[in-house]
Amino acid sequence: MAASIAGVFTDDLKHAIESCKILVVGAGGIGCEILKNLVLSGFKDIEIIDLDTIDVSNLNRQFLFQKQHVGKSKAQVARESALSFNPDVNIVAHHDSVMKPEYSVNYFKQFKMVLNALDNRAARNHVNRMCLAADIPLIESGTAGYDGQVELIKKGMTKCYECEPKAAQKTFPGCTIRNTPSEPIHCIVWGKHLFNQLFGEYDADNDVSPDTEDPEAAGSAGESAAKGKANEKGDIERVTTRQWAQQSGYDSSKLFHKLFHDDIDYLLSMHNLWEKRRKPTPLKMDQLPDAVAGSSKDNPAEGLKDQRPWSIVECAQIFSRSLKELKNKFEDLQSKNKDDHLVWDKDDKDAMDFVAACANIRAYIFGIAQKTRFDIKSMAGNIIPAIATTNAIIAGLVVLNSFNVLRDQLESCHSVYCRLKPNHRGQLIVPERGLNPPNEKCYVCRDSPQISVCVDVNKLTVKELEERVLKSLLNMVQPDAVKDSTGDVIISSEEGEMDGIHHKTLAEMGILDGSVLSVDDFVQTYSLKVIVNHREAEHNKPDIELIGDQSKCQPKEEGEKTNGASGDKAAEEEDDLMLIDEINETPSTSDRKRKQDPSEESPASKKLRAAGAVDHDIIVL
Ligand SMILES: Nc1ncnc2c1ncn2[C@@H]1O[C@H](COP(=O)(O)OP(=O)(O)OP(=O)(O)O)[C@@H](O)[C@H]1O
Ligand SMILES: [Zn+2]
Repeated sequence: MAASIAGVFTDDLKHAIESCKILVVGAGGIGCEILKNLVLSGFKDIEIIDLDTIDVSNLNRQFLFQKQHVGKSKAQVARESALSFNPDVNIVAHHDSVMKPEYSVNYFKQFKMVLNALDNRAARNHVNRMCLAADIPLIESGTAGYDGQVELIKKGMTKCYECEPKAAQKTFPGCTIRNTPSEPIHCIVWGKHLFNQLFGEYDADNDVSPDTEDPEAAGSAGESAAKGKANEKGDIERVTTRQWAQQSGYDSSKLFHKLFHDDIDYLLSMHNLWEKRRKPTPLKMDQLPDAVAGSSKDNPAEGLKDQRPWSIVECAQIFSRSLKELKNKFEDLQSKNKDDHLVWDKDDKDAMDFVAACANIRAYIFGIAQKTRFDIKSMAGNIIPAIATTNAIIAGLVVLNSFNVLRDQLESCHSVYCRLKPNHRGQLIVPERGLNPPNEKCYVCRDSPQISVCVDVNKLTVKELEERVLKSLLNMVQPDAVKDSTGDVIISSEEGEMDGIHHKTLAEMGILDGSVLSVDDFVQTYSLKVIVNHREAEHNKPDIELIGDQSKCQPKEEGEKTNGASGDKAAEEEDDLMLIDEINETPSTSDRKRKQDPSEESPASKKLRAAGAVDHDIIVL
């Protein structure tokens, strides 16, 4: 079936549709719908990019995918399925992350516009910055259950994705998770932390054993830490939970006894904690209750397998079985690379079973309501169930807005919100009255001067960039440079901080053709975007050349400096929907620049944070 748009659109629009090149980022719930709409609307030149492969859980709403496609690249399969609607289209599919350096500003510049169909903030921030730097329109979209939103982002005309700070993810104090849980979510977070302690990336902040420094328990704890044991000299030897588990061969009975009996006993010894709270009950593996709250054992609750409550006996069995499977997977990984580890994934059966079983056993111990595996999955994965209809409505609105862009009627691209309940005018789909102008203080899109620098990225070192380009040619005194797409600090004005990378070439630092650097000189109140253009070194050409209006590259007058409205702090959080009412959580420009307090985040952790962006946990302790 080949679609025909003859007679549907005006000739001008038909021509614009047929001659433009367009990029779709993300081939998930919204992306599949957008791609289908594009090919049926007559677009002829499309690129689509998605880093993921198809999971069985995608099939209920991502209609370009079928059972036989599970495990294959989303972008590739989306392309093949869309071509079956209209074979007369050039679709290039990339099975890749849009955040890779090869998708540079120059790559973005080839498109008339970009349509985002992403599910996380890091990637959205990245595409936002790329489209601003390339000065092309971006249609941003997101859904969360019945809610959805579409908005146009165009440099100098509208708010950018980062003009308004985003809400921080909910966090819980460590002592609530480790000592005094009172809600199911506290036990679920504990279960996820336990998974990471045993099999994941080690994070000292995600300890699961009793917190002896809990101020509420001050003075009431016993002498020895639960996981410490006295050596011959009588000192307490502390071992990590992973070491402990490894030393005991991941024996499920021993681990159960430690986690759900001994640690709980230890918590009971912190008397102050239980003066006004219900005391937890330590459990022994051979004396577990076999009843399920609210249903008889012979007549288990109706419903899907995932929605059937588990008894504590069942939880213990699932704990043992999943522990064994995870241990095998973990040891297998480590035999190939001892630094490798498991990554918690709600769609991994054993990882999900483990967390659900642990969370429910802990909930039982603390007298907290237990949850089904289904509920725990949505809480642990921070999932609001996706609704195919909302995705379809939003994708339709995205493509309608793309027509406005093609007609050069950007002012008609009003943001649109899709809601569960009608507003006072009876509308479920609510357009805004006009465009939202940019936030003048936005660190990302405010009009900082921009200059291109032609260099050989394989030859120029970071030190040369600092000395010869920023200081010598651009008259900076103490520059800080951050790579826009990732937030990685490349040059720091703080002495000694980046010494290790001075000798590295730009390419080694992931700065390739089209990379954008945000450069700030705190001493002079002087900010600049530097776009790197790669040019192979040649004998008869200078090895560094600036292109652009250098007269605009000047320090600001006193008092002119603006504070950033945005930063990278929340970059890795999952963010299906762009929330409107959000709290100011992100640091100001000057916060990002000078870090006097040693407890503040180091560039290294900033780098990790920006580079990670994969695990969309609910909780950050
Ligand atoms: N950096 C990135 N580069 C390319 N694609 C990305 C990037 N980050 C996320 N995506 C893709 O964006 C899509 C978002 O789609 P969607 O929100 O439907 O998520 P999903 O992963 O398919 O579903 P769910 O998260 O509910 O299991 C996903 O296919 C995801 O792989
Ligand atoms: Zn902005």
